[in-house]
Parts: sequence; structure tokens; C-alpha cells
Amino acid sequence: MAEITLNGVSKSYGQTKALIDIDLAVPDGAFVVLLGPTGAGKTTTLRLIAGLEKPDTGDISIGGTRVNGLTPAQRDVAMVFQQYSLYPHLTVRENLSFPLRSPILKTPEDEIARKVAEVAEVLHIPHKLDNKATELSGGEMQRVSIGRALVRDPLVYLMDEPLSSLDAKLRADLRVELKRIHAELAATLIYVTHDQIEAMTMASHVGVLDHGRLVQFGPPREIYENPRTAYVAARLGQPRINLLPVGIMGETAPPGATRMGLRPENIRHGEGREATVTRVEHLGDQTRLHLKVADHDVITLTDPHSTLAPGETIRIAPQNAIFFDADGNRVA
Ligand SMILES: Nc1ncnc2c1ncn2[C@@H]1O[C@H](COP(=O)(O)OP(=O)(O)OP(=O)(O)O)[C@@H](O)[C@H]1O
Repeated sequence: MAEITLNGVSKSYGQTKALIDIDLAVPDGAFVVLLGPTGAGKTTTLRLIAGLEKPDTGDISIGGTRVNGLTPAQRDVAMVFQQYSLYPHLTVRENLSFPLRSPILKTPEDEIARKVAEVAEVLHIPHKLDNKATELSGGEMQRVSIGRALVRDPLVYLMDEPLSSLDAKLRADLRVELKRIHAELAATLIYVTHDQIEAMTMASHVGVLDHGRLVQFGPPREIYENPRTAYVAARLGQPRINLLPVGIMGETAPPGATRMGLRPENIRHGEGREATVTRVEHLGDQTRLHLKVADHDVITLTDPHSTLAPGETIRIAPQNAIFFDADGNRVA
């Protein structure tokens, strides 16, 4: 367990500014999800904390100790990558024991056996301990990869899209398990993903990166409800927030606003402007209504038993809209 702080951290690769002046304070025991599109700087942030890269400027501390000069091993962090990195010819038990057999740790055999059994239990794989890694399904292999990080009891866990290679059902199961494991270990965890559902369901804090800058950091609910920019607003929420020119729904906009952000659930039906139904998507748990309003696409949600069909006209009005200026900054 440890808090992690980055102060004024920048990192370039040649002409590419991967990270620009990052200040980040991750509280002890937090589950931080770093969100952002490809190239935003998520993996670079993890690699800098792990010690696999050195910052050009700035300081990184773990548990109150400045770690800039320390090797990855000295930092006591465990990293899980997108692709499982198991030894195929070894059994699950041997794979899980491996990190504990490092010459630095010198873990006694009975301690290794205890740890491996405990982690196998947490990951629901005790019945697979004597299988070869090649005899496992993709989901089981990724559990073992995560297990290899868990056996070590490090100060910090760093995970880089650990679930992205798994199918949707397994991803959903492992999301729940990771959240539970995190609660049990009370460990500090930083987790990189493109997947905003992972962010909303697992994170205690979300950090949104945009072209190497940390644009907002806070609890997922706060970021969802109070995004500082239109870019942040578009990172969370499925379907995405509607970003529309001000005035198209007859609403009054604050001075300086050029765009209105309207979450799909914040659209009242049956009053206001006319909208034409272009598509109705029945997704089982949700029914999405695609509309055209004054030539702009709008997505909203409707009753699963809705009989609306393309071509029909309804009336819609905004509620709890948020507004952005021409640069995408929040004005109200
Ligand atoms: N070793 C490297 N050499 C050169 N450029 C790099 C290197 N690593 C990262 N970059 C560049 O730095 C920027 C940030 O990359 P980074 O991998 O941190 O982004 P990311 O948010 O993790 O993206 P992704 O979701 O695709 O993994 C990108 O423009 C990338 O091309």
C-alpha cells in the first residue's frame, strides 16, 4: 500500500511529447483508471511509475519516497500487461511461484505454497494449479498473469489493459473480480484502459489524458456529472454525450457558450422541439432512440416497449444541459 505522486512530470520521445507537466496525487489504496484514446500517454505514465522509463523532468514518489533513481525491482511495483506473459511449459503453480523465487526475495518454500494457494483461491483457479499454462483458456491465462502480480504483495499494482484480449463475458466477470480483489488487498492500483465501462465500474478515481496532458482527475461520478471540457465529457457515458450547437433546442445558453452537452438520459420526451426518429436500437437492457433535430444527430433513451419507428416525429427538450465555449472548456 502506498500513495503515488507525480510532480511536473514530462516525457518526450524525439519530437513526440508523450507526457506534458503531469501533476497527479494517487491516494493510498485508490483504484485509479487512466482513460484516453490511443497515444494519449496512458502506457507512458505506467512505465514511468514502474521505472521502465525515466522522466525528462519532474519527480515521482511512491509511499513518500522519491523513486526517480530507483530500478523497477527497487520500486516494488507489479505490472500486468495486455498480453499474458506466462511460461507455457510450466504449470500454473510454477508460474505463480516464479516471482517469489527471485533471488532478491528469497521466499521460504512454505510461504510460497501458502501464497500461491491463497492467490489461486482469490482467482478461482485452485483446480488448475497442476495444469500446464498451455492447457488453459484465454481467461484462465489472464487470471494467472494477474495472479503473478498478486503473489508478490507489492506496494503498487500497475495494469495495462489486462482485460482487453478477453471476450465480453469474461471481461465482465474479471471486472467484478478485480474490484473485489482490490477491496480485499486494499492495494494502490493504477489501471489503463480505453473502456469507459471498466472506468465507471471499477475506479475510485479516473484520470483523463488528452495528448499527454492530465485534463481531469476525480471520482468517476464527478467526472461524468461535472466534466471540465467537452473532451472529458465525451470520454465517459454510453451512448456518448450529445454535443450540439447552442440554440437548436430553443434553450437559453450562458454567454460565451457555443456547444451544449446533453447526456442521452437528460432529454425529456413529449415537449419542446420536433425531432424525427431515424433508428430504434433495442439492446435488451436499453433502447436507444436515434433522432434528427434541425439536421443534427441526437441519441436518447426510451422505454424498451416503445413502438416508435423510423420516420415518426416526437418532441424533445433538454434538461441539466452543460455548456462549452469554442475551445471546448466548460462555461456552465
Ligand atoms: N518507445 C517509444 N518511442 C517513440 N514514441 C513513443 C514510445 N512510446 C510511446 N511513444 C509515443 O508517445 C505517445 C504516448 O504513447 P502511449 O503509449 O503512452 O499512449 P497510450 O495512451 O498508452 O496509447 P495506447 O492506448 O495506444 O496504448 C504516442 O504518441 C506514442 O506514439
